[in-house]
Amino acid sequence: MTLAIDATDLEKEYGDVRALDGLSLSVEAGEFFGLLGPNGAGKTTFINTLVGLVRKTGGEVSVFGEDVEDDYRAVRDSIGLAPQEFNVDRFFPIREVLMHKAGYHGVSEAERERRADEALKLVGIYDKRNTRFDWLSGGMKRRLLLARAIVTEPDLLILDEPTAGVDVQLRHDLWEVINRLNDEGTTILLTTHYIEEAERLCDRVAIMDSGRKVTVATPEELTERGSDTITVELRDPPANAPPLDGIEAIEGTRLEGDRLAVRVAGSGGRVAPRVLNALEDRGHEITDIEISRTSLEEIFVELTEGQRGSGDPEENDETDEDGVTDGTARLAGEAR
Ligand SMILES: Nc1ncnc2c1ncn2[C@@H]1O[C@H](COP(=O)(O)OP(=O)(O)OP(=O)(O)O)[C@@H](O)[C@H]1O
Repeated sequence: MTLAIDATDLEKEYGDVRALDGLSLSVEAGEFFGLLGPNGAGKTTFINTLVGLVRKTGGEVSVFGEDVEDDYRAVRDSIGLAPQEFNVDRFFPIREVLMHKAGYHGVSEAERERRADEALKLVGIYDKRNTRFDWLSGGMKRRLLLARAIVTEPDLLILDEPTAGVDVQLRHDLWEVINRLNDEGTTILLTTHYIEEAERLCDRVAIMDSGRKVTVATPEELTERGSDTITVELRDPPANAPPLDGIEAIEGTRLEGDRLAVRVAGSGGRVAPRVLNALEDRGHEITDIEISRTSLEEIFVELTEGQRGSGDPEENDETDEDGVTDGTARLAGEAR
């Protein structure tokens, strides 16, 4: 089966900065794939390499079997990109913005209007179709970026932090639209800093750091890699944490007052009965029990610890037909 994205040893250097440092990654057609990583990990550079905004300095990358540089036109027509920045012609009514975009990608004149209306309806701003971009609210602007990305009916939809700074309701609306598109067969590549978003939406996620892939896994597999903590409340707590020998999954115990915290590898639910039995066998009376799972967020931090990107990227003047800039102005230590 043709891969939607196939990158091998991809490299991008900006002077001394290795934004992509031998990145190999594949995304299957139809997949909902998440790209996570701290600021400066190389996510936007990777996306920009796919859409031809950035020229790689090494390695190979293809989209649906077409090389991103040799077959630039075909690749660009198969991708819909919703970038982080609002890079839209501000003075045109948004319906025209969409029709212009469709026209640029070869959609016939008759078809453009239908596509523009359909996209505006799908993202819920059809009633604003004659409004110019800079009169829209921030949330509507986000919706428009999505509409513009889908107006060409792309096979690969790339969303670079589509829900950054939007309210909860809009986030859920956008998730619904994106999910529907994926159900209908569109491959999705999503970058996000909201771990919950990745957990909810993605089939698989890649965690990137310093231009490299740290790991690729399903969100469930990632959370399985963490440790769970079983906290047991004891009626008459001993002076020291009781030994729980023989239960291999246990990584450590800590007694604080009447609460014994037992950290275990993998699923706390599976180990808890043995912990309780062992405690009862030793004569302890248990008054309460609680199991907490390491969150994907904690695992993410662990995997990328100590490598937080900062820095002061130079401006880059590469732009595409949408006027997309290389997307670096937001990098330096920006918290999201
Ligand atoms: N045009 C550029 N000129 C110089 N350096 C750049 C340029 N674009 C990106 N970089 C550098 O490349 C590295 C990767 O940046 P990139 O924007 O790809 O990261 P990111 O993972 O998308 O970050 P964020 O989560 O903040 O969007 C950073 O060190 C950044 O400073």
